[in-house]
Amino acid sequence: MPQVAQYKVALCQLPVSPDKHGNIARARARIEAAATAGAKLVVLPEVWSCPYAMETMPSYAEDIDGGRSPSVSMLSEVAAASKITIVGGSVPEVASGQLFNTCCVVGPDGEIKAKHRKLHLFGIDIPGDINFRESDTFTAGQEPTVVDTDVGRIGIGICHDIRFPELAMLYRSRGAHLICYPSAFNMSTGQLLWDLMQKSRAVDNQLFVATCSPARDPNSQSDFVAWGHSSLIGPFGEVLAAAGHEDATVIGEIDLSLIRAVRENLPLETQGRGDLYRLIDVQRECSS
Ligand SMILES: NC(=O)CC(=O)C(=O)O
Repeated sequence: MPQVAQYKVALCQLPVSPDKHGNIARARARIEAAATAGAKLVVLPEVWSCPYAMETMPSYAEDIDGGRSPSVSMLSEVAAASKITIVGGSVPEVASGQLFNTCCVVGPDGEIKAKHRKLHLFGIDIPGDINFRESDTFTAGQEPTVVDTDVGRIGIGICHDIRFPELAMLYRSRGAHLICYPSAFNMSTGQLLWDLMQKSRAVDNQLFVATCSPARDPNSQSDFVAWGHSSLIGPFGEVLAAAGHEDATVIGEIDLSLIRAVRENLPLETQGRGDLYRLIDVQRECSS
């Protein structure tokens, strides 16, 4: 059970530049400010310590397991000093000669509690608009991630992972209260799909969803410009906090008792037709 049932969560929608040390220093300052403002959980964007550009990604990669990750070291230091939990966005991780898009969850003792490697690599080709393939650079992760923290049980996905409802259903079936999706959502589908998908994952599973994007850089020279609009959504689809597209930290309140209330008011779990359709948790099935 979480130690706190009601708490503030901060979404740090950070600007990102090619200067890794500058990005890390900025993120540290913003996490400290969020903790001072009362946040017990801080969420960072997907790929916040370097540009989200596949061609330069390898040069920014960090060896997390080998203890050579300035980004994750900073997260550990600041989590321990501020006594908070951090869902540390993602950083390009190098391991066994492969590159992963990896999110570390760090606890108030500064320890890494979970490491999620992006499961669904983003690939899109809309002729004349956007063509992007993460799989040219990254290797996909193999493990869904649910982690028990001081602020409840959290499922982790990274951006494109949000498009796959089965993953969110699996997290709900494993008891998650909140799903955090560090993201860098694109401009081409942001307007139509971003809000919709966050609310869908929250409402279908009657839990909280938090997303965190980099701030949009309208002058970016890169092929990829982030949509922004980091948000915290409640289990009835209510918007509890939302950023625009600019540099901002937004803080929202999570009240875990809302989950029970919504599930009692609208008991989807007992109304489902398990005789007609069913979610299969492949890992659990294979290990039982
Ligand atoms: N970063 C991503 O995975 C991008 C994505 O999913 C998108 O639709 O944009």
